[in-house]
Amino acid sequence: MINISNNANYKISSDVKATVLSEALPYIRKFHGKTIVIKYGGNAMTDYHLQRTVAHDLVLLKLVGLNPVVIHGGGPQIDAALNKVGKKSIFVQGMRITDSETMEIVEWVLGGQVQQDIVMMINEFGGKAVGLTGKDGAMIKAKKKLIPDINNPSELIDIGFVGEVHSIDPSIIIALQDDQFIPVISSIGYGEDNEAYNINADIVAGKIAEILKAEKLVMMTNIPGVLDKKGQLLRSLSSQTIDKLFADGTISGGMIPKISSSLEATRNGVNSVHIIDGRVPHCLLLELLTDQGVGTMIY
Ligand SMILES: Nc1ncnc2c1ncn2[C@@H]1O[C@H](COP(=O)(O)OP(=O)(O)O)[C@@H](O)[C@H]1O
Ligand SMILES: CC(=O)N[C@@H](CCC(=O)OP(=O)(O)O)C(=O)O
Repeated sequence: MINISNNANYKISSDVKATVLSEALPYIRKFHGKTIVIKYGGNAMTDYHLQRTVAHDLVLLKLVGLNPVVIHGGGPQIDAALNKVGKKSIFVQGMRITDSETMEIVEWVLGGQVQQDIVMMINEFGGKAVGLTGKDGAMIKAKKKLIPDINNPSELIDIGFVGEVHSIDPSIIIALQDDQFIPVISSIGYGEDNEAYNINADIVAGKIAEILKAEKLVMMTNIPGVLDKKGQLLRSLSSQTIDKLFADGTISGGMIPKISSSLEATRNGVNSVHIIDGRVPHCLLLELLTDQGVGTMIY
């Protein structure tokens, strides 16, 4: 196994480079024509140079015959926009309380700057990216998500325009994939009366991976993977272990929707789910095209 450090300035010799390149061949063959859903979390997007390596790697994956579909978040970017207008960000079990003014800002951030930056970087590297929200092509139909009250589980809490996925029409994604485009999708859905819903991007990524029967779902975040109580990386997690980690509070906050969606995706036909550290340069290539896994695998 090749040890590539978490440092953008690492130097590698030419024989190591050749080994890495030749290692890629069986993976390219295995994943050729397969859909890979990539959840690009807002916390993994904060460094400009890293964002460029992600865009570069997406273009490379597409060129060697894989079908990447990007679902992006933007939690920290929404926090910053809310902060500018004097609004606080409050989360309940990893979900943002979303009143109508917050919803407007969520749409403005996710469907605007965050998405356009990803699209333009992919295009810059010679790819053809198309930005969409769940409203485009009537893709993501949402319904209101009610959250169980931890202190009183029979009670459900209403946290505003927060949605769960009611149904997904993947036809626009499939049409774009067939035309060599890379879809870049934000986690906004539309409701019964066309009202917009804010959906956690992990949930959308899991559901899209299920409906597309993706080979893999890769969740890029800002942590090496799922950690135990001592901060040690858990390389692989089965559903039984996950139940324990939920019960003893090891999994909390933003990791809750990530793990729940990952688990559901594996139960519904997605071959494997990986939670990886988006701060590692070229983490997508390492995860998909080399023997070196870079995070936690859920099975
Ligand atoms: N057991 C755990 N292992 C790793 N991270 C955890 C765990 N429990 C909670 N977390 C938190 O979940 C965060 C990742 O979720 P989130 O902030 O929503 O990321 P993203 O924006 O990438 O979706 C981590 O930065 C960490 O603070
Ligand atoms: C309901 C809810 O919490 N929605 C998320 C949507 C963005 C998201 O999921 O972004 P990350 O992937 O960067 O966390 C939010 O408002 O922050």
